[in-house]
Amino acid sequence: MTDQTSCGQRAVGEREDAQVSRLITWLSVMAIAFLIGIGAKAWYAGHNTHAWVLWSFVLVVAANMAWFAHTGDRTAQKGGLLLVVGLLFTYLIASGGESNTGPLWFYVFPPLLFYLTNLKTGTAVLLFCYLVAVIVFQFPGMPLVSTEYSTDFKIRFFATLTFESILCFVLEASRLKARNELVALAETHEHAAKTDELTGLSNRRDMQNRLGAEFSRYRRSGHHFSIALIDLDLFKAINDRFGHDAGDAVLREFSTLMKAIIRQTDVAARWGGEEFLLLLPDTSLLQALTLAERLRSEVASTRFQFRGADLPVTISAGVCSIAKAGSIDELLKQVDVHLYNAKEAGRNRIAPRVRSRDASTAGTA
Ligand SMILES: Nc1nc2c(ncn2[C@@H]2O[C@H](COP(=O)(O)OP(=O)(O)OP(=O)(O)O)[C@@H](O)[C@H]2O)c(=O)[nH]1
Repeated sequence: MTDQTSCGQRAVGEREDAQVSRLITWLSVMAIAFLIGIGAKAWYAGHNTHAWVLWSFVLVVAANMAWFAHTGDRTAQKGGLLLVVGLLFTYLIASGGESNTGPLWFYVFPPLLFYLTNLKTGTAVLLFCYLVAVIVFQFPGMPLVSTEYSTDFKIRFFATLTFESILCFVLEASRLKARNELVALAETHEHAAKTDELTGLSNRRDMQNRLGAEFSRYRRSGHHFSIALIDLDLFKAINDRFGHDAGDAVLREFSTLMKAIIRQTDVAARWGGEEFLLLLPDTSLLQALTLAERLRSEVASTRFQFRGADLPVTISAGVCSIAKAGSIDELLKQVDVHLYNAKEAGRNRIAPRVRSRDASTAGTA
């Protein structure tokens, strides 16, 4: 579950990063259009220096876009835009913009900042900007500061900006909380849709998908794989004699034992009722038979108990390699036939019988 969870979160994170990146591109285009327009207005109003400063910001925004198009570096794209916006707003506060309305653009910053960064970074950057604004407001005679604001304006500016910042913080915090809850919920559902509730193994549907994926890999790269269809012997008798709970306990204990024996890359699924399917990537028929035999002998020698009673548990299994089948359907049909043969031969055995020396130690059918 942990692996699947982190996988899911990575996928969501990747999607969100791509979305934010697209938004930044659109914002950059909008910023360029606004800067050109407002610059032109300033030019016609006779504020030539102001116009040139705004137009030079156009070049910086465009350069940031070009850099992103060249490198694809989303962190640099985001950092670049925030830096440009921060510098632009500092300039607008220090210069007053047109008719001392420059600081009004600052209201764009808090929502943008919280959305593009996180709550901590956003708050830190905002506090820094506040500090810059306080210095500019308090020391109008400083170099590069070419305007002065009335006390009323300063008080209202800070009061409204603080209100907006707190609101943005709260909204972004609840957006993030809802988003995290939604991601967790989606992951729980995804996990449940792939997992057998009783044993915690993959369920039939998940295994079918994995078989399809493994078959594609085999067709692409020639990597062989094998499967083993395992059935608990005379399981009905266990249910009948010891009760359904005992049967459930056996299914769980067998699953745990199987998981301990197979490799991490192998997949175990509950195929249905008391039937299990093992998918063994990069495994030959002989290796698969050896594994199945190991599992059979481990089960036969394990003491399964339920409420003090010993339960007679053994397994039979059919094994097949993709090298002997042309499709997943054929593979499943063949493995089913082998399982049937193992049962017919007296149960507690593996089929097909292998006569090689490697497998002669195995109690095969
Ligand atoms: N306790 C329990 N029993 C289950 C579950 N799923 C299926 N079964 C039982 O498994 C039994 C399977 O019985 P059969 O198909 O006759 O097979 P068997 O008794 O194992 O006999 P062979 O397969 O021929 O060795 C049935 O009684 C089902 O009710 C489950 O989730 N829990």
